[in-house]
Order: sequence, then C-alpha cells, then structure tokens
Amino acid sequence: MATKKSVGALKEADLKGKKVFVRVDLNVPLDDNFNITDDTRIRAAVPTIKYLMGHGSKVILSSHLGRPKGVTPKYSLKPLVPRLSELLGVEVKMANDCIGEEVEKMVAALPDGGVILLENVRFYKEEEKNDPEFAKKLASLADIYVNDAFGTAHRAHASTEGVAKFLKPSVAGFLMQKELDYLVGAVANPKKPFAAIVGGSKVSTKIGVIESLLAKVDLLFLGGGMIFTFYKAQGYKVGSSLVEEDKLDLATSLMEKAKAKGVSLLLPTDVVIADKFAADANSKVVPAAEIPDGWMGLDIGPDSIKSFSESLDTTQTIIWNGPMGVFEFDKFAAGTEAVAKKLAELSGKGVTTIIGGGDSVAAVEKVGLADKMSHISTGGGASLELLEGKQLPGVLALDDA
Ligand SMILES: Nc1ncnc2c1ncn2[C@@H]1O[C@H](COP(=O)(O)OP(=O)(O)O)[C@@H](O)[C@H]1O
Ligand SMILES: O=C(OP(=O)(O)O)[C@H](O)COP(=O)(O)O
Repeated sequence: MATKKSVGALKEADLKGKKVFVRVDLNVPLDDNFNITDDTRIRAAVPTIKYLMGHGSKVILSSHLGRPKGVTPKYSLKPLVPRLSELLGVEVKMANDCIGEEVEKMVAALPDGGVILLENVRFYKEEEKNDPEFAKKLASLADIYVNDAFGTAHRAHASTEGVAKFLKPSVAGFLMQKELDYLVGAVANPKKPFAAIVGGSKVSTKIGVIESLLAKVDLLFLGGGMIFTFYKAQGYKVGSSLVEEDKLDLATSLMEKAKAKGVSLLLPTDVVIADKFAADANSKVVPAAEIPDGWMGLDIGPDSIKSFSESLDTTQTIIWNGPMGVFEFDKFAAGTEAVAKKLAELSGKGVTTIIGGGDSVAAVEKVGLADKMSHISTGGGASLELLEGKQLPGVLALDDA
C-alpha cells in the first residue's frame, strides 16, 4: 500500500505579505467555444487560495492545461479567469506568460490578498523536462511554495517538483492533504469485497496499474478504450477500435495473473459500436467478439451494464477511474451513466465509492451524482499511482512535517 509522506503544513506557514507560488491543477475540460464543461478542479482549488488571500498573501497561481507542444493559443488558461474570479470573489489578473519581466512586474504590483494566474506552464518544454533553470525562474517569482495540484502530483515537472527545491517552506495545500488522507486511508484497509473499475482512453498509462490492482482487489471491471487491447489479445476482431498493439502480450499476462490470484476480471460481453468517431455516428450493439471491420467500439453494451451492476452489488469498496465509453457523445454515454447511477445507489447503502480522474468526475457531475459518492478525487493518474503504492514526486518534494 502507498505510504504517505507526512507533508509540511500550510497552516504553520507565515503568510502575511508573502508571495506564494501555488501549483494548482486547473486542467479542466473546455468545449470548442472555450466554455468550461466541468469546473470541479477549479472549485477544488478554492479553499487553499481563499485561505492564502485571507492571510494577506500575494497569490501566484500556476497550472497546465492539456498537453500543448509549445505555445498553443487553444491551451491558454485565459478562459478560466471569469469562473475563477467569480468563485474567489476578486478580479484575478491574467499574465501572458509564466516567467519573465512582465510577469515579475505584475507580481510586484499585486496587493496583499491579490491573485494572479500565470499562463499555461506547459507552453515551455522545460516544464515537463523538469529543467532546473526553468524551475528556478518560476521560484524567483515567490517566497513560498504551495503544491495543491493533486491531479498532477504524479508528474515530476518543474512546477510540481523542481520548484520546491528553490523555495522554503514548500508545503501541501488543503486539497492535496485531503486527497492523500482519503485515498491512502480508504484503501489501506478496504472493506471487502474491494472492486476497481478502470476505463478511459489513456491505455498505456492504465494498463500498467491494472497489474498492481490485481494484488489488492477482489473484482476488476474493465471498460472504455482499453478493452479492445484485451479483446484483440484473445483473438477477437476489433474493427477500428482503439488498440495498443505493443500491449497485447501484457493484456494476456494480466488475464492469466487475475486467474491465478483468484481476482474476477470482468470484461464487457457486448459493446456499442459506431461507424465513425462522431456524435451523429450510426451505432449498434454487438457481442464483444463480433466487431465488424470499419466499426469501432465506443461504449459498453446493455448486457454488460446488467452483469456489471449485479457484480457491483456484491462489493463494499469501489474505486472507479475512467469512463466506460465516449460519454461526451450522448449515444455512447449509457455505460458510464449506468455505472455512475449504480455507484450512487450503492453509496446510499454504505458502500465506499471513490471516483478518480478528470473525465470520470465530469461524467458523474454531468448526471448530477457527484455529491452522492464517498469521495471524488481530482486526480485520475495520480490516484491510480497512489493505489499502485508509488510515492508521488510532487508530494515527495515537499518539506517533511
Ligand atoms: N471506447 C473508447 N474509444 C475511444 N475513447 C474512449 C473510449 N471510451 C472512453 N473513451 C474516452 O476516454 C476519455 C477519458 O479517458 P481518461 O483521460 O483515461 O479518463 P480519466 O480522465 O477519467 O482518467 C474520454 O474523453 C472518453 O471519450
Ligand atoms: O488530467 C490529468 O490527469 P488525469 O486525466 O489522469 O486525471 C492531470 O491534469 C495530469 O495531466 P497529464 O496526464 O497531461 O500530465
């Protein structure tokens, strides 16, 4: 099980008049018109920011959005400013960059309790490389470092890890603390049977964690884009569905391991297929082994929903990461919505339900069931890595308590 490093506390820091560099995860989904389709991560960042404002700090917010390669206007953080300002009750200033003279001037002009949002830190390739010179430049803007970006804590990047080396104190924000307390706490001694539901599209990231989940869970449900790699490994025809060819052997060995460990590995038995990746695609339900050429699987089918629901009824703790299908298109949202409803129902009966991952959370929000779950995590990959027993670099870099 993941051991939690005891991180330095924000409440003990001297904050009055101090410039505080706060790494937040404002990587929220935006539609084609740059409207925020789910603001969970922005709302989750508010308590720490308000605390700092209330204690007279000059708050410098830093985040990434998406995975831009260099400066890419569509990944600007500017569209987030109105919602952030509304939630904080102040006018948040937007910087056009995240380092440099202009930013320094804006920070210098910031009043105590003021808030500035730096532009997408991933516009610099040095961010993901964790370049020390770049981290130093970020650090030079501030006196104190607060990491509240739980969703990005599994990345050793300049703004999540490197910067902590140059600022003292470097402490966890309230969201980070809450996530660590809950996720580590709840799964250290889970009520059994313990189930994980893993879906989504980040196949290569998630297929790896399935292995470590096999050592902890009694049941493992798979959905979303990764199931086709498992189908193909079994010799099924998968049409043009998402497949990671280089993970076929791994999929086979995971199925064997599940069997050897006595874990029930449940793959959908039927899928909803589409003739193109679009909201208005033609669709039909077929058995999992019979996806025709030219068609792609975009959701789990009704028989799978039924059998997943029945098996979930037998569990006491459930961790869910990644949607069951392309829920952004109504035609392919049924599987994800059914799982969300099932978990909400089970929460009401005392089952512990933990949801992780930007898109899974968005899906739960979309059906209005977020407040029914035991815990909604703001990190998908980060919560999975914690479950894998890994230490998160963004947490390790912080001062010891
Ligand atoms: N069968 C599928 N084929 C392609 N994409 C899928 C499929 N099922 C789900 N997805 C996509 O996966 C995305 C979420 O994946 P991911 O980022 O891994 O989840 P999370 O953010 O919850 O961790 C969603 O945008 C969804 O449309
Ligand atoms: O959305 C995120 O991860 P998640 O989808 O695993 O929750 C985080 O903001 C990290 O983003 P990244 O996976 O591009 O490093």
